Amino acid sequence: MLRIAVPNKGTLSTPAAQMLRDAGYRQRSDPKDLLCRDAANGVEFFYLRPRDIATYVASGDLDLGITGRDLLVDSGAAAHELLDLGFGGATFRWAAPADSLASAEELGGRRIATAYPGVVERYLAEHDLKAEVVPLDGAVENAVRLGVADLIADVVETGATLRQAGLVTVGEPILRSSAVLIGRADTAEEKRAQLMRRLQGVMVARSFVMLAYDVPAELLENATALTPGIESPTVSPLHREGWVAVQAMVRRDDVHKIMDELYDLGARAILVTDIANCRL
Ligand SMILES: Nc1ncnc2c1ncn2[C@@H]1O[C@H](COP(=O)(O)OP(=O)(O)OP(=O)(O)O)[C@@H](O)[C@H]1O
Ligand SMILES: O=P(O)(O)OC[C@H]1O[C@H](OP(=O)(O)OP(=O)(O)O)[C@H](O)[C@@H]1O
Ligand SMILES: [Mg+2]
Repeated sequence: MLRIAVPNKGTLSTPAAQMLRDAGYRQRSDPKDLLCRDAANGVEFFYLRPRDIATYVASGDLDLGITGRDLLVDSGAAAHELLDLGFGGATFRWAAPADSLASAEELGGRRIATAYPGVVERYLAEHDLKAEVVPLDGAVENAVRLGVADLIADVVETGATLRQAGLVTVGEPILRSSAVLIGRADTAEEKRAQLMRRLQGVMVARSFVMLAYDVPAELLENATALTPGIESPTVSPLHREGWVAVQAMVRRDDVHKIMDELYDLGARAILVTDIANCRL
């Protein structure tokens, strides 16, 4: 059985379980369950703190895991990123009271509060800076006003928590994180192949839609230039003389603009449908 770690709580937990469900795997029905066996697919899911997942994967006790890139880096564990899963996006950044720090080059000698000491220590070492790291468990934004630190390094998604705490970001993001599938360098290819193909299928299905339309045959070249599809668009005859039907996958983000352009060109009966899943 393939043994896979999934976040049991926190920001990544629900979207990770949903992605696995969309990929055809059984998931726990009770959020307190710590194990779910999917016998039909030969997989066991272990629900763990996302912060601990890289440790279990690196040790070989679990084959694969879903966690955040920032948590993987912070752990220092010998696990590798196999696939960016396209959810749980956030930046990891320095933040300080306005006007207290002009750039990250001024970090030296300061007190830095963070729940990610591994990421911060690594940055300091790489940039040849010496600073005091104040490790905290959470609510790190409070550390500056409470006087235990001069600045923080923390996850920033919307920036609302920073603003409330009267902090502003300093410099460029330390790293850009998102949920990732992790494994070991020696995880057998055949063990990861099915899961990775299925997860990639879910990601493609989420970012593309299927577009179908009818168009006069003489406009086909112009129309398919707008909708080239992945391999090539499907073109079928229509009962109506001189018209053809076209089907092609298009990026979800572009679909409205493409529909406008197709309509202006002379295409009609333009229909968009969601793709539930796919293998390309
Ligand atoms: N708005 C966000 N807040 C916190 N973590 C986020 C956010 N958006 C994405 N993430 C990612 O989620 C992971 C952190 O998850 P974790 O469960 O450890 O903390 P959490 O979601 O803040 O939950 P909690 O603090 O309730 O334990 C990191 O990879 C982080 O980059
Ligand atoms: O940029 P934002 O959209 O405001 O999100 C980022 C904030 O959300 C998380 O805090 P969480 O609520 O998980 O509390 P914690 O610090 O105790 O983990 C994270 O640690 C930041 O504080
Ligand atoms: Mg948190």
